[in-house]
Amino acid sequence: MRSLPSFCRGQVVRGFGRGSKQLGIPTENFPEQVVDSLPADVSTGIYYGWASVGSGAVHKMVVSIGWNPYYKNVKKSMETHIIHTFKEDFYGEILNVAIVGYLKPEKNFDSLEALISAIQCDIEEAKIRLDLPEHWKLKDDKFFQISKGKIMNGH
Ligand SMILES: Cc1cc2nc3c(=O)[nH]c(=O)nc-3n(C[C@H](O)[C@H](O)[C@H](O)COP(=O)(O)O)c2cc1C
Ligand SMILES: Nc1ncnc2c1ncn2[C@@H]1O[C@H](COP(=O)(O)OP(=O)(O)O)[C@@H](O)[C@H]1O
Ligand SMILES: [Mg+2]
Repeated sequence: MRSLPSFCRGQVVRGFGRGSKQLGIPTENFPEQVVDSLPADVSTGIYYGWASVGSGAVHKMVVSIGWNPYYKNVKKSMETHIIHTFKEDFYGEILNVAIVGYLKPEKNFDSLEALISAIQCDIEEAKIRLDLPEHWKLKDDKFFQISKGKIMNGH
């Protein structure tokens, strides 16, 4: 995928409330305009990368882009699960995302348990891949520095 790494920012909006309640895996949903402005060659599927909320710390993440075949969503969504435990929700805040690599296509599943265990495998795989030096270095990309207000002489 030529557009990777791909960087985007947007406000965290409400989804269907299924992530935390049904799956135990909360996902920050982006507004439609952010999803629609993804590069054309960033196809639907499951990706991994780095993310921060506002000017906060940069964490590993997994992101799902598509129609959630298990739930048969009508609207395409982009949902980021940050691999970190937060004390609060952050609806309305700005989420900064660096999509670094592609994992696999979205799938349908026979049960909720099967969907949950697939997502947990994706999370474990993402953690391993992000430790590779070429991915690890993107954690310190200037994209995240800008979100911390540290723009230095335009570099
Ligand atoms: C890493 C990851 C992988 C996912 N894989 C699938 C998938 O293969 N099929 C699917 O239907 N949904 C998949 N999802 C999306 C979940 O179904 C979705 O996050 C959930 O429905 C929560 O939606 P909500 O934010 O609207 O509450 C995945 C989500 C994540 C974070
Ligand atoms: N580790 C995390 N990753 C993503 N979102 C988190 C995390 N911890 C807390 N949240 C909060 O949970 C919300 C998502 O929960 P979710 O059940 O998917 O609801 P929604 O359907 O409204 O997106 C996020 O918008 C965010 O405010
Ligand atoms: Mg969500």
